[in-house]
Amino acid sequence: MKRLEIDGISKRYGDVIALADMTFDVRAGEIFGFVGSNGAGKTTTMRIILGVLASDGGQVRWDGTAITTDTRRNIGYMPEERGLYPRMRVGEQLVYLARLHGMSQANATAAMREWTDRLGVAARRDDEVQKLSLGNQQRVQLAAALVHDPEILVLDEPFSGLDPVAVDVMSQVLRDKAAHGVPVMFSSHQLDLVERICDRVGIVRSGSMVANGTVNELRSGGEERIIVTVPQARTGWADDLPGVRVLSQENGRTSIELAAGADDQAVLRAALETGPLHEFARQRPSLTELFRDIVSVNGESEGEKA
Ligand SMILES: Nc1ncnc2c1ncn2[C@@H]1O[C@H](COP(=O)(O)OP(=O)(O)OP(=O)(O)O)[C@@H](O)[C@H]1O
Repeated sequence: MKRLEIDGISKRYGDVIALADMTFDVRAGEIFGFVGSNGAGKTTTMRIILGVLASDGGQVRWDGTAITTDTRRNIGYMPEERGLYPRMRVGEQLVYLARLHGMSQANATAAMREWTDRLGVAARRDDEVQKLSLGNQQRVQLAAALVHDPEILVLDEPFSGLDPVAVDVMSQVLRDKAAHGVPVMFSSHQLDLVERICDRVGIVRSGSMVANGTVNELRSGGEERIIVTVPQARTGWADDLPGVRVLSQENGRTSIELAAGADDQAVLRAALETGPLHEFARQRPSLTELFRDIVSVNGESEGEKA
C-alpha cells in the first residue's frame, strides 16, 4: 500500500521550534485528521510536505521514495492562506490551474465542469471569485485542489467557515477520493467532524505528534467515565463521594471520573437519592475530551507560549 511518510521533520523560525521530529504517515485510501492547538505546527508540516517551505531536517516520502518536485505536482493542496486570483472567473481559473498541471484544454474543461457541479458552484462559473461568499470561495478552492486529479490530498482547514450543507458536500468528496485510493489529510479544529469522518487521527503538540491512531484506538487509551443523568439533581450532588472526580455537570447530566477501585454502586445510590435516574452509563471520552486532556496547556494557544 502506498504511503505518504513524514519522517522526523524539524523546523525552526529563529528561536521558535515549530517542528521537532514530526513523524507520521497517511495511507492510500484513508482520511487522516490532523489536529492540534493554534500554533502546534500543522500548517508548517503541510507546507513542508508541499515543498513551499524547506525543512531543517527529516524527509517526506511517497511510496518509499523521497518526494520530488515531480511527485509534488500530484498533490492536491488547499493552503491555509487560500490561493485563488480574486478577479479571475471561477471556471477560467480552474481550467487555468488544471492546464498548469499539464492537462489538455478539453480535459481541463471537463474536470472544471465536473468539480463545479459536484461542489455546487456550477452556477458561479462565470463570476469573479471575489464576488462569491467565503463558503463558496472555499468550495472553489477545493475544486482547485481536485481539478488536476491528484494522487494525494493535503488540505489545510478545508471545513472552516462552511455551512452544514457544504460540510456534507466536502465530506462526501473526501470519502469518495479516499475510496478511490487517495490518501487524504486535512487539518481541522472541528473535532466532532474529525471524529465522524476520519479513519485515523493525529494529535500534534508543540511541533510533534503526541497521539496517533483510529478514533477508537485513541478513545480506548483514555480513562473511562461514568455518565449519570438525573434531571432534578442538585448542583454538586456527587462532589463529596469517595473516589469521584466530577468532570462536568450540565442540564442534569454529570460526567464523572472514578478512581481505580472506587465503588460505582455508591455513585448509583447517591444519584437515585437526588431524583429519578434517566441514565447511568460507562463511556469512553470523546475526541474533544481526549484532545483537551492531551493538548491543553493552561488553555493557552501554543503561539502565545512560544
Ligand atoms: N513565518 C513564520 N515566522 C516565524 N514563526 C512562524 C512562522 N510561521 C509559523 N511560525 C510559528 O511556528 C509555530 C507553528 O505554526 P503553524 O502555523 O504551523 O501552527 P498551526 O498548527 O497550523 O496553527 P493554527 O491552528 O493556528 O493554524 C508557531 O509557533 C508559529 O508562531
